[in-house]
Amino acid sequence: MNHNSISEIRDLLDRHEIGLKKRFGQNFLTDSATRHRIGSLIARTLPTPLPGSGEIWEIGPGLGSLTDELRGLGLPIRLFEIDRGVIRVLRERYGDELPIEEGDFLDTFQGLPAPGAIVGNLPYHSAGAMVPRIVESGLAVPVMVFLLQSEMVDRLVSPRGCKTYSALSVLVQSHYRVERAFSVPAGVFYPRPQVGSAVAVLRELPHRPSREVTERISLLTREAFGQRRKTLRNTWKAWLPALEECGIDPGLRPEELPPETFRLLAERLLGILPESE
Ligand SMILES: C[S@@+](CC[C@H](N)C(=O)[O-])C[C@H]1O[C@@H](n2cnc3c(N)ncnc32)[C@H](O)[C@@H]1O
Repeated sequence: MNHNSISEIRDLLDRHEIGLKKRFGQNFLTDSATRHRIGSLIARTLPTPLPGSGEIWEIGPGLGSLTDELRGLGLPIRLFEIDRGVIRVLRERYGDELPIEEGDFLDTFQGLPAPGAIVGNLPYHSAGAMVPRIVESGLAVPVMVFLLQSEMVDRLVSPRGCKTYSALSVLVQSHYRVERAFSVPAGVFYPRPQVGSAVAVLRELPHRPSREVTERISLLTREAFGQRRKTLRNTWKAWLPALEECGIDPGLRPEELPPETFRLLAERLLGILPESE
């Protein structure tokens, strides 16, 4: 299929009686240069051999524009798609060649073995839930490459001290080195989104926190950034002795703490001592 042709996309949607659904963030990529750019970025970023199950997971394949790029890599691919009509199209196009997990990714990925990589042009409404859920699940995924709303990429890469530094920045940066690869203009999508987009690459850090520590980091960041103008002394009244033990100034605000300090505090609260002790 010609993914660049809006009339071909419309015909396909009509033939399968698929109405585009805003709630599923359906903005299809209609520019081959952008698809190749993302495809070659993924190819360059994947570790070889691909660890974990050796699969690449694609979230939200839609009509398969990025999937067709991924197939060129010659690696096993697993698709996660929620829209029943779109799933019919994918089955017609790929038959049994590519397994499809049908339903909401937030449910369907649970319990599967960790893949070698997760990629996708993510639905913008749900991406803010999907990325933290993957991190919190404890799945050790070495590489993730996502096309996202530009504003979400700003939060993912944000250094401390910026107004974009958030609970999401801390959680993700505790596990991944995050890089903004390139921006993607609204004109390469059908329908055209209201916002700018960008591609983010997430590479897993060595010594990622355990699942238990990750849960505690999430909790701490939600508390702290839920009232980001308050000092730590006021937000974490119950943890003042732990703050002191970790050498954290309680007069600071959460956006002044780097991800490592949230991790240190989480570990201290769980009774995990630093390796040097
Ligand atoms: C931005 S479109 C990307 C489509 C295609 N990959 C492309 O680039 O042209 C997002 C896709 O994610 C699917 N989707 C939305 N919410 C989802 C969810 N919770 N779980 C799985 N797929 C979802 C949509 O149906 C849609 O196909």
